Amino acid sequence: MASITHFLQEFQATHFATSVALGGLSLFIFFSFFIQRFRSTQKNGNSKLPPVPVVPGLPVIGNLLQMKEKKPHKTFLRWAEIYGPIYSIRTGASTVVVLNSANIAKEAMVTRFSSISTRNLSNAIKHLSGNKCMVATSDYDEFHKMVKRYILTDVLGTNAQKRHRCHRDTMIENISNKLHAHIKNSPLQAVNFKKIFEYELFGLALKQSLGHDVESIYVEELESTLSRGEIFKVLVSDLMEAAIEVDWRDFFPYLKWIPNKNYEMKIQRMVFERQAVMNALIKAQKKRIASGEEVSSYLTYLLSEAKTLTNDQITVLVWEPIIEISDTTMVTTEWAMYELAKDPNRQDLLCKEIQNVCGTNKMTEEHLSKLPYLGAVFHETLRKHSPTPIIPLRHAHEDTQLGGYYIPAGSEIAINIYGCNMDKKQWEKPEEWKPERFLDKKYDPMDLYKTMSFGGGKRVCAGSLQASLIACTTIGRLVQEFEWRLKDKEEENVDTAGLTSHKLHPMQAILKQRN
Ligand code: HEM
Repeated sequence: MASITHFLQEFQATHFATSVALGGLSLFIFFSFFIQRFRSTQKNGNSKLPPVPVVPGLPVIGNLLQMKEKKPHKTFLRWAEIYGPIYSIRTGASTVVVLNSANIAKEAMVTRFSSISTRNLSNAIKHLSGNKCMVATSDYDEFHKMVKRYILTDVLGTNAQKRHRCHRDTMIENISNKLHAHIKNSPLQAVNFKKIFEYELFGLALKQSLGHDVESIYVEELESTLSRGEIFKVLVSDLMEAAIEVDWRDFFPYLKWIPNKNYEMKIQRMVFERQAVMNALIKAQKKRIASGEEVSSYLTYLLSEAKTLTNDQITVLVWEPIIEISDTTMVTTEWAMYELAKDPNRQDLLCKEIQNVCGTNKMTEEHLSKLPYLGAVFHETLRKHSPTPIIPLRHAHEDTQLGGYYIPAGSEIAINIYGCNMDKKQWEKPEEWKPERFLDKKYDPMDLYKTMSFGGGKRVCAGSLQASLIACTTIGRLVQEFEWRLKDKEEENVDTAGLTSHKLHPMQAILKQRN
């Protein structure tokens, strides 16, 4: 949905061409549209609850033209100011109910979950996730419960995170060493923090999932040796981009018989390359296992425990934490460092807190529970820069209700996390980054879910513990060791891009070593 402009250009061209070629198609579209409208009015007539407020749009395409801006979460928040925290829009053939307040979002995720527990995936995500084979994209069924148990047991749960502690410690040391080396070699030059952090985070993800980090690998199906940068591109960045590729048929399922060749070939190529690289990495890990080398990894665990899974399912499941770890945690940590580099007073407050607790010792995960201001920095960053601004659409498979309104079966539900986190009724001056708001007594310092950023209910983020351990320890150590200042004009670079809230322009900061 994010690249609506791209979609609209494509839609206009394609729609025009098909209308001419197929003569009565437009009539058919209008006919289906009115039938759909008629049906929903009929159903709603049976309910005592009022229908949700509707954002007016155009026939057939609904509100698509009003979402030209590439950030639907911001458009949704603007509409919430006019139509209230819950309203409906039309994206082509679908009715999407948009939720912008924490209370109604929680009602959808917890109280009414049994009616809204499935997902209608976009064509791109359906292909990329091996048809709902990932934990995050599967419907809430037996398969989901099984694979969620696997990922929590071996990768993301409390015990698994204790086992993976050594990888996180190595990661922090590497980042710190690289930054010290940067200051030594080019003290006046700004550092691209994202580049260093992303590299190390990807290494950690590979170790947890496949036992080893790699510098390069020969990929048989591609007949070439891929560098680490190329592996990252195939496994993470290309696929994050592909996830927001718009197939106009997503909006008009009754037109799915019309081919969209370019789109299909692009997605198929990406899925093929991902499979090829994963095959090479899996083969290398199996070789290490066969040689008796003791390398624990998620792959090793799935091969021995998950006997009912196919090889293709195992590949997607092992790839899942790689892409999830490499992205949202990076986004959160970079925005936190940006905010601290921009705000020397708050950076100072954090540094003093760390000095008081750690003295001359390096800050580690053991100190986290004694550092409330650091926790507040993390939560305020999650709030203001919600890494997943909109939760992938859920689907009401039966009539239900939300916020006192009637929700007919078949509605898509968009939970606008950004809207919840910027809700003026809940947060004073939500546009300001003020960690102090989380020092209020009403918050339990150890509660990871102070904002809506990790979702909630049965589908709450499985990686919230890992994300908080990595982000908090990295932010704390980097403020303990360095003084951060934004490069000139960097303050204005607040634009985001992509499915998650990536900083469009990676932060450029000048560092000074602290004594
Ligand atoms: C700051 C970082 C992160 C944020 C803000 C975040 C956000 C979210 C959100 C909002 C959901 C709920 C989606 C829904 O309700 O449909 C989710 C689910 C999930 N997240 Fe995260 N996430 C983060 C880090 C991670 C990490 C590091 C992993 C590691 C693999 C991870 C793995 C998952 C999984 C497996 C699910 C699916 C859970 C389920 O469907 O039962 N996340 N995440």
